Amino acid sequence: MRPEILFPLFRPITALKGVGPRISKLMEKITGEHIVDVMWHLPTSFIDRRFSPTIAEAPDNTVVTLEISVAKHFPSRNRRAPYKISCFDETGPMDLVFFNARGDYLKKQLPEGETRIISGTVERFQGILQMTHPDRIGKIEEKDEIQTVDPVYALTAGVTNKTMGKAIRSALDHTEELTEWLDPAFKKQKKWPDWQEALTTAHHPKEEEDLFADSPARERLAYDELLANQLALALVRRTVRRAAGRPITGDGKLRQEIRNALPFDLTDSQENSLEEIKADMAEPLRMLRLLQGDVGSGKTVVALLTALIAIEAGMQAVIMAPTEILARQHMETIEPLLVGTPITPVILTGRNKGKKRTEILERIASGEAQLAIGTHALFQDDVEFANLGLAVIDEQHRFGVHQRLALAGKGQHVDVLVMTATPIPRTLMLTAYGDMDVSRLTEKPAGRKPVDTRVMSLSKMEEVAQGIGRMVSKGARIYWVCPLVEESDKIEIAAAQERFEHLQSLYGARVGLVHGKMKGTEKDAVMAAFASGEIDVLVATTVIEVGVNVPEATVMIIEHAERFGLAQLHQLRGRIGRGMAASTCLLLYGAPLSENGQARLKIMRETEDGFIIAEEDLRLRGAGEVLGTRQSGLPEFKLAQLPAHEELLAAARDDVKLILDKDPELQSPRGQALRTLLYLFEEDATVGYLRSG
Ligand SMILES: Nc1ncnc2c1ncn2[C@@H]1O[C@H](COP(=O)(O)OP(=O)(O)OP(=O)(O)O)[C@@H](O)[C@H]1O
Repeated sequence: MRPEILFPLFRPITALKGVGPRISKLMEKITGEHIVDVMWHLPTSFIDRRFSPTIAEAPDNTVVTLEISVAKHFPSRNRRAPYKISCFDETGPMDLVFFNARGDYLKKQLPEGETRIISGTVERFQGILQMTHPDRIGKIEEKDEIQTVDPVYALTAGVTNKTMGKAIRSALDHTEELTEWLDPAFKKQKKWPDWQEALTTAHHPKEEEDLFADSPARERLAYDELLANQLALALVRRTVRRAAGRPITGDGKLRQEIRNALPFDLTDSQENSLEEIKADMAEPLRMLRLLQGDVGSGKTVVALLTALIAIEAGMQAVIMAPTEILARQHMETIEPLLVGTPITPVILTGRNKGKKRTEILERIASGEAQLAIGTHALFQDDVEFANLGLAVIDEQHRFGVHQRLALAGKGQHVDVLVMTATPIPRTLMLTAYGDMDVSRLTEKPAGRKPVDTRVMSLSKMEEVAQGIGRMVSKGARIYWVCPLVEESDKIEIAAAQERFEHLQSLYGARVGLVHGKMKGTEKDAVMAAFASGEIDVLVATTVIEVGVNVPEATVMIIEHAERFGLAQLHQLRGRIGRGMAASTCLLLYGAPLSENGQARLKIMRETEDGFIIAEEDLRLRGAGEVLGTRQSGLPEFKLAQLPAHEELLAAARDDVKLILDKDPELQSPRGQALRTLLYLFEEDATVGYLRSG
């Protein structure tokens, strides 16, 4: 249970000043729903109101705080004309200008004959100093309050900076002094403030430097967050590893049979990865290994051979894919390979209902099905295994840490192999997986030719549409990817439908369409038709992004390529260049491309190495956006900024190692403080993995 001292921080934001039910709904969207979330919402810039010149000295286009006497009000003559108030000080006159103003309100705020403090941006208009809509107006005694530095926050429609600032100030009143969780020597060496002070300082930037990622306050807070992240991952990992495993070794016969049936030799990386996996499984500990392989590097075969190790040892194995299409594709690849062996695989997805589902569940529960392939339907409570030994989880980044544990919990001693095609930069890898054992497929199968990637304006679309005719008549198979429309699935699908109809008018029945809102069976039928060559042109939304394998496809056209993330483009392009034939990818961009957009498409043209692309993506966009963090299941940080805080991440990882070596159950005073830290960053579940948690 969360320590009492943190209760105030986890109250809903409606407890804050100025945050009613309406504002809280709006604010929640960017901050989160708890007071602590609002505290994490750090300013992005500030307005310095400390400069207080005379009217004559005030420079154009600057923010100033002035002491003025109000001379006379000139109400607007019509709705479009402004309301003006003439003012002065001992150095000269100035005008205050208001549009759509309420005269009675202004008369109260700025009564004629009185002295007032105003703050805002000034400019000269026909020689007269002028301030349009002062940001602040107050009495002389309020000068100190006005003449300060205002933090500026990221906002959302309906929430002003003033409201946000007030809510945050009120949130900061809820902070308590918490027992320090940082190592005192480390903290001293870094010259970092206490937690509470760091928060206060971070919200009161006075100079440009205070906003930098390397300011002491921001570094400290980022480190806290990264430390919580690394500690939580280490606890998850330890829990999984600790659960007694079983040594799993097979006689290798089935594996040999399948290898003989394969039309190719394994690459060295595939061989090495299998050796590493075999060694892990043979140990009495549980395996928790990540198999990382770039697009098209041949992970599926490794998954199958890994499953066979468990099956040879008389156990069951599951291979879990993130989508229905991929689960079916795995089944279609694997089933024919198993013909002639005693293994009967079953497939279980969300589509199996009623009697059919019951039948499949029975076969899994009895152990008759040695291999189950499926989607997260395999997670469900009523799925019971006779003797599950291994779970291979494909495209893991779509599942969260906790889901991963749920599957591992299906069998007491299940070994877990996680497969990811997303070349996650090392930095992000650490935040998502911590120190997980990793095998890498570093090479592509022999004989693959590089994809010829070209960048072209969307204005050439019609020529492209006509041009593919020649390719189609030569038997090429083509993916046509329609633009990503973030705001609306509907528009996205409508665009795909339109493109489909257009291409169909050119090439008739050889064109197919697949999108996310289609029924599963319809999707399968279209994919199967494309795989078999019944159709040659497949118009698609990004549903084909991950994992789809049609080695005969050699051409890909991507509309509005600039709207996609680099990692996503890489995934998409990875659908071609999977066989021996040469492939071409056309990236069509909508004009005009920003500088950043140009740089990104250039990278796509220059390299096919997913790791380089991912690193560049991280550099150009920042961690939050790489892979579209939200859907990817990678952690989203509120305070830490990657790659700026990369070194802190490494330090946090090392720190966690030392901490858990010395105090594995977090019992010492520092250990107790670290538990608080875990709660603070809502890693409540992982505290449960501690003895007396
Ligand atoms: N050693 C190999 N030699 C030749 N071809 C191979 C080899 N290993 C796998 N392949 C073939 O390469 C293609 C891609 O393999 P697979 O579908 O497993 O890729 P993947 O790693 O899952 O990639 P992605 O993440 O892009 O889906 C398949 O057609 C597969 O049969």
